Amino acid sequence: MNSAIRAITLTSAKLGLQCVGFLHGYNGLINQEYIELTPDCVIDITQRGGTLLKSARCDAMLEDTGVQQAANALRKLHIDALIVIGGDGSFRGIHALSAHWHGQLIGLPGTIDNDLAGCDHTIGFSSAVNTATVAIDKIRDTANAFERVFITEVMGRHSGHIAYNVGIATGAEAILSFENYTKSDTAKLVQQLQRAITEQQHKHGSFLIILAENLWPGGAHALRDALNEQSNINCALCVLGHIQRGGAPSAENRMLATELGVAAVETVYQAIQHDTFRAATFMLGKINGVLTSTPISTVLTRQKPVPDSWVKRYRDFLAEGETSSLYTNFLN
Ligand SMILES: Nc1ncnc2c1ncn2[C@@H]1O[C@H](COP(=O)(O)OP(=O)(O)O)[C@@H](O)[C@H]1O
Ligand SMILES: O=P(O)(O)OC[C@H]1O[C@](O)(COP(=O)(O)O)[C@@H](O)[C@@H]1O
Repeated sequence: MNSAIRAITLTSAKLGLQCVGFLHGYNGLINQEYIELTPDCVIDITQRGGTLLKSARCDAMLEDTGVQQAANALRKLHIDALIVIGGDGSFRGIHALSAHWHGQLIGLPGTIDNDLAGCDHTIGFSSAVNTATVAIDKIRDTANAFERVFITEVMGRHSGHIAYNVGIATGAEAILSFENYTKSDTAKLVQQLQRAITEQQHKHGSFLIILAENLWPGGAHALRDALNEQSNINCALCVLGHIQRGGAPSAENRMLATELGVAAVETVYQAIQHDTFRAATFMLGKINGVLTSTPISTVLTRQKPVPDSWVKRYRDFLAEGETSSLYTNFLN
């Protein structure tokens, strides 16, 4: 986030555009709580997690009166363009605003979940994957030393991008995610997992299961307890939680955020320069390395599942030994 704010601020200053940053998400817009963003404000922030501007949910935006207040604030402050960094909720906010305000509304994809169409990767995703990967590598050491089974629950809300990337990057013995799991026969899947664990532990002791949050009925604890019902299994659970949303952003994310931030301001500037400035509501993202503009309405209606190629590669080639029968019998 900070890399994007820095890029937007520096580019605006160079192009002679005045730039302000609203604090606490849409709350700052509705309450007209903002700071002037000048190059001095963004010194030394690109390497920091979190955001200089703070972030918050804003229930008022869910009501039409709140959206109208936000639109009035934009008019009162003579804003020409609003750049919103966020996920699908934030973009629903943009979409609602476009009915009441006719400036340029530009979304930059920012969520660890990577679940937005119109881009290959979202700002935050690679940082979260790196953080989780480093953590799970450490869990592997303990799991190996104690010949233990671990479930690690990762974030993603209702998508498995983090689960798949982390599962493959750490060489996990099993990935349980939305893309391969159907809630058809939980008890049989547990039995199969128990068999796979027993077989795998003869080979090298540890067995790592990466579990997508919000997937398992009853939660990750329920899966751990079910596995532990077999007496020779000693399964521990680690819910990585919010550590995935913090820490120094990856270099890849800093570059992506910077590129999108510069592009957003350049887009506004070009429209002003060429007298083509008109109401618009779109998201900037990168698809196959190419900067791409996608209408927000399209972003909100399309899905971006984990690429099928990765689901298949994992199932067909990377799941080892008895674990692969999980995929033959129960998982897609
Ligand atoms: N349908 C909506 N209409 C207007 N604003 C919305 C809508 N949905 C979400 N928002 C606004 O966007 C904010 C962020 O949404 P949220 O889903 O929490 O995060 P994200 O942007 O990461 O998906 C919400 O707190 C709310 O202010
Ligand atoms: O702490 P909260 O508000 O429950 O949010 C947790 C959720 O936010 C997420 O971390 C996504 O957050 P971002 O979209 O802000 O990156 C999900 O993966 C998770 O389900």
